[in-house]
Amino acid sequence: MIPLYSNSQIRALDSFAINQLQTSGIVLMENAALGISQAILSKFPSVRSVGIICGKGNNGGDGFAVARHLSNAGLNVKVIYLGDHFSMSEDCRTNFEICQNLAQQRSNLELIQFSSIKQLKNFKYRELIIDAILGSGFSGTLKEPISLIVDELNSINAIKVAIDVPTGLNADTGYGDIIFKSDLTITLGEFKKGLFVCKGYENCGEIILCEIGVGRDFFDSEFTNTFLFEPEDAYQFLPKRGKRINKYSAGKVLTIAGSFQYPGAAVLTAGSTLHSGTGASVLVIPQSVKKFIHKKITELVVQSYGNDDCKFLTPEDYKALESKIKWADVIALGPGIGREEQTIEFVQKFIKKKDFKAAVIDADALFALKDILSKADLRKSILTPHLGEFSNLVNLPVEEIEKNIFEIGSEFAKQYKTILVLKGAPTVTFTSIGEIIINSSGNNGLAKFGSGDVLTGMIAGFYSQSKNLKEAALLSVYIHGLTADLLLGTKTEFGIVATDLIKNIPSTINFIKRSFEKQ
Ligand SMILES: NC(=O)C1=CN([C@@H]2O[C@H](COP(=O)(O)OP(=O)(O)OC[C@H]3O[C@@H](n4cnc5c(N)ncnc54)[C@H](O)[C@@H]3O)[C@@H](O)[C@H]2O)[C@@H](O)CC1
Ligand SMILES: [K+]
Repeated sequence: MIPLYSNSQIRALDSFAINQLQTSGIVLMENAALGISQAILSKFPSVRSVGIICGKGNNGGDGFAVARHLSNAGLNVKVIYLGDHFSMSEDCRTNFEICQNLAQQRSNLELIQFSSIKQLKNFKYRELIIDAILGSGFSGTLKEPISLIVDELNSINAIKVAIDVPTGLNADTGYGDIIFKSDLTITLGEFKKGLFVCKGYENCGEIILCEIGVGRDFFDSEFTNTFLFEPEDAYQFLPKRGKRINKYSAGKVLTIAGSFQYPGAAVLTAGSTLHSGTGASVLVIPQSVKKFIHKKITELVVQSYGNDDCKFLTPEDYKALESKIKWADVIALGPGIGREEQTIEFVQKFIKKKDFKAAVIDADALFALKDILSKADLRKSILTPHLGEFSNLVNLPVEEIEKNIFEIGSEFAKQYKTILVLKGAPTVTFTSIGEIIINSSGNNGLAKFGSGDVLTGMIAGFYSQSKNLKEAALLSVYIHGLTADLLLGTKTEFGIVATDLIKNIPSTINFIKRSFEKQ
């Protein structure tokens, strides 16, 4: 997993370099600018005209230094700068002055002091625009004129590159209101956690790291609880299947999903358990939908509860399911069970009785959990809400959660000693000991009915084999997303549906194995 850091840790690197290593700030800035320029030149070799907009702080200083290097490389560079000589930070001013002196001698470098939004028309025909307005020093909300400038820059059709952090994004929280929308973010020193979630995920484009010339020693001993999941982690978390396993030792899953109204959810959830390697998968559904299910998947053992009129779960059905609940290694509970009052009572009874060894609690079961949350023992559970379901569970508006996703998610998982898989773009998993793991696969083709049901089945399926809650959750989220990514080539994000995901879980596992297994 790739460690991700906070703004204050990056600032600590700064002062480590300056105070302990006695590297001056201007040297760090120069190293950063060289790395940024080289990255731009190698990624966009055909670009000839560049517009750079520089703020007054050190992010702006980086911008002036990059302007110099790109001009040295023969590109035509126009800089619009926001500060004046007196308001700039010291290192920003130094690079501004060098740039100003150079501009007097060169025709391919021009500096314009910002005075009106209209000046941005100078950037209309630039092939590439670099945002060096604000970086890690940004806090609060963007003030005018910067908010207006960012809006205007976002409307220009050019390649966009952000230095360190797109202006307007809080690199600690991943939130912001008006944010520079970049295709490439070249971040300095280390990866910052806010780049990878919520608005960061939406606005950063590709994210690459640029070293500032002081090596990695500082971060080797720096603690973080936040990580980005990598393909290697998926390979490592794949359950090990011994040569002598049988259908029971290869995992027993009981799926309690579906109802007369939503029978498809049962098929998707239980079907996903099978395709993830579970040995014995049993699905329980109301008697009235049994025929429908049997036609869909032959490998499933399907048990029904209630009589022919039974359309949804009730607390009375618990008795009939009790032995199976105790038998299974894990229960996949919730997709499509509906929100009838009696179904809610069933779920509450299920959670209170604690007869299960482990459970993946999703969808309508999360809705039912809300009223008993404070008393629920969720230590052997994985909760898989999307942002809307989580908002209902914790009684906070979605926007509030997005503003503080790391803190709110982490507090919840720690308080209930549970695994929280907060589904979104991207999905973030929180563990009971405070780890935060951001997923790195998936695309918007997953934003469809049924894809959550598939994930629930996969988590139960992988857990039944590995018996490791955290690994099963992370592996499933990653494979779920990667399956959608691998389907992009043929189906596009418009055409991917939940059954495609189920069918392709095995080829995604194969893809991961082939990528890492020794030939
Ligand atoms: N961390 C490091 O090791 C290095 C950092 N460098 C650069 O230094 C940057 C950080 O520099 P600074 O600390 O000077 O900060 P920034 O340059 O990111 O921003 C500082 C400016 O932002 C303004 N500002 C803050 N909040 C605002 C808001 N809501 N609306 C409008 N203006 C606002 C402040 O008034 C100040 O003028 C990094 O992002 C990076 O680009 C590099 O020079 C190289 C080394
Ligand atoms: K920036």
